[in-house]
Amino acid sequence: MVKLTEEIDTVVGKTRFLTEKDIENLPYLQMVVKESLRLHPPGALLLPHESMEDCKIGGYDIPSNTMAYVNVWAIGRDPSIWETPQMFLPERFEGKNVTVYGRHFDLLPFGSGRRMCPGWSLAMADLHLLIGTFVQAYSLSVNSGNQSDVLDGATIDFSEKAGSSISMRTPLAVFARPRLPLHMYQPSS
Ligand code: HEM
Repeated sequence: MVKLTEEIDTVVGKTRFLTEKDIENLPYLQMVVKESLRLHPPGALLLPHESMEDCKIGGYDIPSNTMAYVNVWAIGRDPSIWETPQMFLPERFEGKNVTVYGRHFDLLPFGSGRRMCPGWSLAMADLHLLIGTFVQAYSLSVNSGNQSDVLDGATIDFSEKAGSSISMRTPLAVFARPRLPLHMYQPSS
């Protein structure tokens, strides 16, 4: 959180809100979004896919008309792919050209191929803007003190609840304090 806040303060400053144009200049924010989608993909399973003909995948014979479920949640936590997979570590993407757009099969939050999520670019713009603006605009803490402590993982339950989409088992409750000039929080007329 500290590193992300520093990046946004340096690149965007504190006198205007982050916009979509800033995203390309915020590499750490981009890594935070990728790491979030690796560890907490909103959907654990892709939509069911069916093989149209006999094929071989990873050494396994797949007959035609087989329904396949791809567990992207498990792929994102596979220790044979990711070092210390349980840790939230955006730096793991540093210098790596790994994208979430269906070309790298280790990271498939939007699926891949013809039936991949058609909303991925809207979703990615939203995720960067929402996370970036929230971090830029507020100091977060789990208690009412002034210290920004929300990254202290020991105090937050990050376990998940399965469903058609994944959510936090214990809803996150934090104190959010403005960290920008107060007039910026007024609705613009
Ligand atoms: C973080 C946000 C999102 C995630 C992680 C996500 C993920 C996915 C995944 C995994 C699939 C199935 C792909 C497959 O089985 O290969 C899918 C399908 C789909 N998504 Fe998204 N999605 C997101 C946001 C959106 C948005 C914003 C829209 C629309 C504006 C959207 C519209 C759709 C539609 C229509 C399909 C069905 C496509 C088809 O079956 O051909 N999604 N999405």
